Formats: sequence, structure tokens, C-alpha cells
Amino acid sequence: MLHRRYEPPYLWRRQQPPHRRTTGRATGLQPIACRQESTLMTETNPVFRCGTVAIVGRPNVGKSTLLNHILGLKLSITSRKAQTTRHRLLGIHTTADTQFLFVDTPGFQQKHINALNRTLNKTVTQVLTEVDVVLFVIEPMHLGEADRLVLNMLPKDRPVLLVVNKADLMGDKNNLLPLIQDFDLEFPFAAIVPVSAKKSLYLDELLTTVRQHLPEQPAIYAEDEFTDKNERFLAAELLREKVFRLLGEEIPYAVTVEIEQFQQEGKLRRIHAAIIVDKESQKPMLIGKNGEKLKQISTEARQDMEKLFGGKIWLEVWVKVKSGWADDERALKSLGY
Ligand SMILES: Nc1nc2c(ncn2[C@@H]2O[C@H](COP(=O)(O)OP(=O)(O)OP(=O)(O)O)[C@@H](O)[C@H]2O)c(=O)[nH]1
Repeated sequence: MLHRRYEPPYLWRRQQPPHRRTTGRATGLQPIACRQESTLMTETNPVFRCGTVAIVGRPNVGKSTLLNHILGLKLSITSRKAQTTRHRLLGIHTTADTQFLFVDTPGFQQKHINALNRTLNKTVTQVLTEVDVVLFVIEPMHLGEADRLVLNMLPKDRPVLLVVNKADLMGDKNNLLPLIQDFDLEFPFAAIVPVSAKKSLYLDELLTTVRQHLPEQPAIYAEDEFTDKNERFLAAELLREKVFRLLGEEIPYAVTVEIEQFQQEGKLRRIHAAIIVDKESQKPMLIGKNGEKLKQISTEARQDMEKLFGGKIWLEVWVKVKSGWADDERALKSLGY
């Protein structure tokens, strides 16, 4: 089982309770076409459910935003650019009767095929064979070519829920109904659930629907654990997010981050990080005039790290060139892909 792989080395403890979610009940938009009955936990029927849930979809549909808003904290990095997520990431969400083990995956894509993208795509296909439930995330429009690539990979031997994200962009929610009828013809989805990850809408409905498909078994992780990743990994991701958010279209895809040193001295964490680029010519864009761009990237990353880790951070960031890293299998391994 997938979760066995996620046994410690390092488990994370939640620093603060999840924020309150707005549910979609007031608007009356509910999960649609659920094909399986639920067995909810009641005082006479104390059933605990726990299982793994893959979040898959083409790049940029909002998979990481969905995970973060369910967890109530920023675990998975997000940006407007495709390929922000490059690792499989476990996000643990525990309630009174359920432990959801969400696996966020990189967006599946075939536009630029290099060793990095082959590795990212392999991660997605592998996760699909290992989980109890699959969430296939799309935007509220007709399925595009990139969505269909993922659709064709969906497993037929386990429940797949279609999550129509960004419902806030729809205006009139009734416009969704004809689309949902079309989607229903495409694949035997166990349910079709419209949500807005960014606005935290209908997430409770989504969780209730997912729960119905999880196996009855005790929790695997303690209630306050929310990921299997260590601080070193999360620090690298937060720094990479700033590169994705603060630089133009070209650069981010050629960038990765390596944490060279991570030391904790009391409450202070000292971090030495390298932003790795593909070519010498990319360095000046990252550093900016008088080092301003790099300063902005490090300041914003440090602020996010302080929020997530709950303590002071001393962060030093360098830019280094490792030419061809994204198409070099050995370099990818040493960089943690
Ligand atoms: N309007 C709106 N925007 C959203 C919603 N969910 C996510 N977004 C935006 O969509 C963009 C992509 O979100 P991500 O969560 O990074 O998407 P992803 O699917 O994880 O992307 P990859 O990492 O490339 O696979 C970001 O700019 C989000 O703010 C939503 O419910 N409504």
C-alpha cells in the first residue's frame, strides 16, 4: 500500500488548526451522480475510514490549491504557471471519523518532453495504481486535449471522482449542468463534484463524497500530522514557488532548488540554498539589477518559511549553473526527483 512508503523519517506536526471553511450548502450546489451509498459514523455505528486519495489532472487546474485549502495550510506550492508541482506530496487530513491521505501529483503533460517531464509523468501513472480513490480535477469547460490525456489513464478498477474546480468562475451555476451531463458520458465517474478550491467552496461536500469510497480501517497517522515531508524539502519548495511567481514565462522551467545546509539552533533555522539554472545567460534574470530580484525572491520565501515552520529563519540564497540538469537522469536523481 502507498501509505507504507510514507512511514516517517520525518513527520510534520500541524502548527495551527485548519481555518474555517465555507461550505456550499447555502447555494444548494451539491455533489451529483453519486453511485455508492455512504456508511456514516454515528454513535451506534462507529466506523472509521482511512485511505489514500490521488489528486490528478492537467497542469494548472488547481490541484495544489485544492489540497492546501482542504488542509487549511500552505503545504503544496502554487502559481499561475504549469508544472509548479514536481513531486508527489502527501497531505494528511484527519477528522472525527476519517483520515484522508491525499497525494498531490505533478500536472500530467506532454508538451515538452525531457527527462524531468518523463519523471513527473511516471509519478502520476504510478500513483494512479496505488491509491483507494482518484480525484480527476478539471476546469469548468469542455475537456481539452490535455485533460483527455489524463482521462485515458484513469483506472477502471477503483472509484474516480470528477472534481470540476474553479466553479467561482462560472457565474451562473446552472451553466454547469449540461457540462456535467457530457462528462458523465465520458467515463464511469463515481461522482461529479463542482468546487472552488481558491474560495474554499463545496469542500465539505467533496470530503463527504470521498469518504464514502475509503476503506474502513483505523487512522495510520496521528491526528496532528499533516505531511510526510521534512522541513528541508518544504523550504526548497517555498523558494521554488517564489521563482515561479516572480519571474517571467521562460525561466521557471529551467530552475530547481537545492538546500545545501539546514541547521537548527534553538528556534532559529539557518538555511543555505542554491537556485540552480540551466544556462549562464539565465543567471542575471534571477539576480536582477543590483540583486533586487534575488532579494525579493529570498525575502518572500523566508516570510513563508517563518509562517509554516513557526520560527525565525536566516536564509542565504545563491544562483548556480548546472547545464542541462532537466535532461540529465543522474542530475535529476541527485536533485531529489
Ligand atoms: N478562480 C479560481 N482560481 C483557482 C482556483 N483554484 C486554483 N486556482 C488558480 O489556478 C492556478 C493554478 O493553481 P495550482 O494549484 O498551482 O494548479 P496545479 O493543478 O497544482 O498546477 P501544476 O502544479 O502545474 O500541476 C493558480 O493561479 C490558482 O490560484 C479556483 O477555485 N478558482
